[in-house]
Amino acid sequence: PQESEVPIVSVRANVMQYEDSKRKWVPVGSAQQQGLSKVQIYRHTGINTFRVVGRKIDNHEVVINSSISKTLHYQQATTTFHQWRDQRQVYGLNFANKDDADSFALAMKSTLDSS
Ligand SMILES: CC(=O)N[C@@H](Cc1ccccc1Cl)C(=O)N1CCC[C@]12C=C[C@@H]1CC[C@@H](C(=O)N3CC[C@@H]4C=C[C@H]5CC[C@H](C(=O)O)N5C(=O)[C@H]43)N1C2=O
Repeated sequence: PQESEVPIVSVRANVMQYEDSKRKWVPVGSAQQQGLSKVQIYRHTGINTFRVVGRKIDNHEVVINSSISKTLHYQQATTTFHQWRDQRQVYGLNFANKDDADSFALAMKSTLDSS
């Protein structure tokens, strides 16, 4: 069967990473203006795996490409700022609005339930 990746959610957020050394969140990507990215969760139809992919709206730069493992801890720190960590780093999503935050969290939850 045709194996492909399909997006299960698409939202807008400012993608951030926590810099342990500086103990602060830094936006990911080169162009600093506005900083909004299109963030999607892709499902690989063949092997049922998931990953978060984010691209800057202005220059399509990939700012996040992280596999979702079933042991991932997803924290909704505020209504519009959610975060999680993997072996290497901590990611933060500063959503453009509450609706985007809610739909992303719902998709992430269904991903974790189905992993
Ligand atoms: C044990 C652990 O890793 N805990 C994590 C959160 C977490 C819990 C459970 C599962 C996964 C995660 Cl990432 C944690 O507390 N972290 C991860 C790195 C940064 C932080 C550790 C300490 C600081 C204290 C304040 C909080 C934080 O960073 N916040 C809270 C929500 C707030 C919202 C937005 C971002 C945007 C910029 C602003 C700021 O840093 O000025 N900011 C914050 O200050 C965010 N912090 C964190 O989120």
